[in-house]
Amino acid sequence: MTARYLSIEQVDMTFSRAGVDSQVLKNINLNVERGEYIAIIGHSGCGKSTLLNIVAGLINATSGAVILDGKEVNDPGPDRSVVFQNHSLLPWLTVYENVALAVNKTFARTRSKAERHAWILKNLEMVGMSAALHKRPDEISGGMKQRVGIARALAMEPKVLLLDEPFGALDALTRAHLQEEVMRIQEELHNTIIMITHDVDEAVLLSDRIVMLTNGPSAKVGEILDIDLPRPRNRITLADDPRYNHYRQEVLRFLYEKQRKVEDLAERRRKEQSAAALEKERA
Ligand SMILES: Nc1ncnc2c1ncn2[C@@H]1O[C@H](COP(=O)(O)OP(=O)(O)OP(=O)(O)O)[C@@H](O)[C@H]1O
Repeated sequence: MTARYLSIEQVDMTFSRAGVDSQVLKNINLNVERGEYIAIIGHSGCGKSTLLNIVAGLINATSGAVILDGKEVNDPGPDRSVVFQNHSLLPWLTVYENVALAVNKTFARTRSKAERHAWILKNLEMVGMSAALHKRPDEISGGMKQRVGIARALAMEPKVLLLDEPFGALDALTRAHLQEEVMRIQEELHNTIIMITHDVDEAVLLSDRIVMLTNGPSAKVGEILDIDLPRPRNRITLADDPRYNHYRQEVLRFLYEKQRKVEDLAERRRKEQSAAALEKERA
């Protein structure tokens, strides 16, 4: 039986603006095992970030629940760290100080000063940032900033790491390097990760399962694809692996055939309804 480390149960999300309700998510159910790497993919605006923000506790679902390790999530907490597409480092602090801020807050009572110092260095070393400890964010590249963001998130030892398009703003080469880093770190630490991405290759390369959301409004989990590829994974070898290409095709088919068809059908229905209404008016 699958362990339910994190469960998203019947989550609905409706936003109200100027008295108008719009349902973004409808009846989202997902169980995530400890140590699993989940990618969430779906067309722009379908509600991926909304779902991640609910898991992070940054917003509360209209109905349903998120249970993490037996506790209901209602607000943000150190057991969930988030890395966003654009780094959220404090510009006046150095690389070291940015990580220290989180570590000192999280472990103020449980670890000595020396232990915290060693822990900050270890996490920055893990992402290859040991040489830039005293630089400020405006003195390092975009990829380096994301590395620091990842180090800061990991240093909090979260139960689940939430990545909202963490490599989305990076060039292809830096992106590939960071994907490798995350794979290596996950191999070592067995973190539970939920990552939003628009990149089909990234989803297949990194994850154990890909959760595909249908188009909004009222997005649902359309399909879940198990990625049964051995680890460690190598992007060059996988390029010729028929299973890798099969998984890619499955996701592409979902996004560009199945979801497109739903869109077309909805559009056709809308047109038919307005034509019928016009007809009725004329009669
Ligand atoms: N706080 C809010 N108030 C009202 N509407 C919101 C709010 N947050 C998100 N939305 C709406 O919810 C829908 C889903 O947004 P969300 O950012 O979750 O989508 P997404 O799939 O992450 O998009 P993208 O891939 O483009 O980042 C959008 O229509 C958005 O306008």
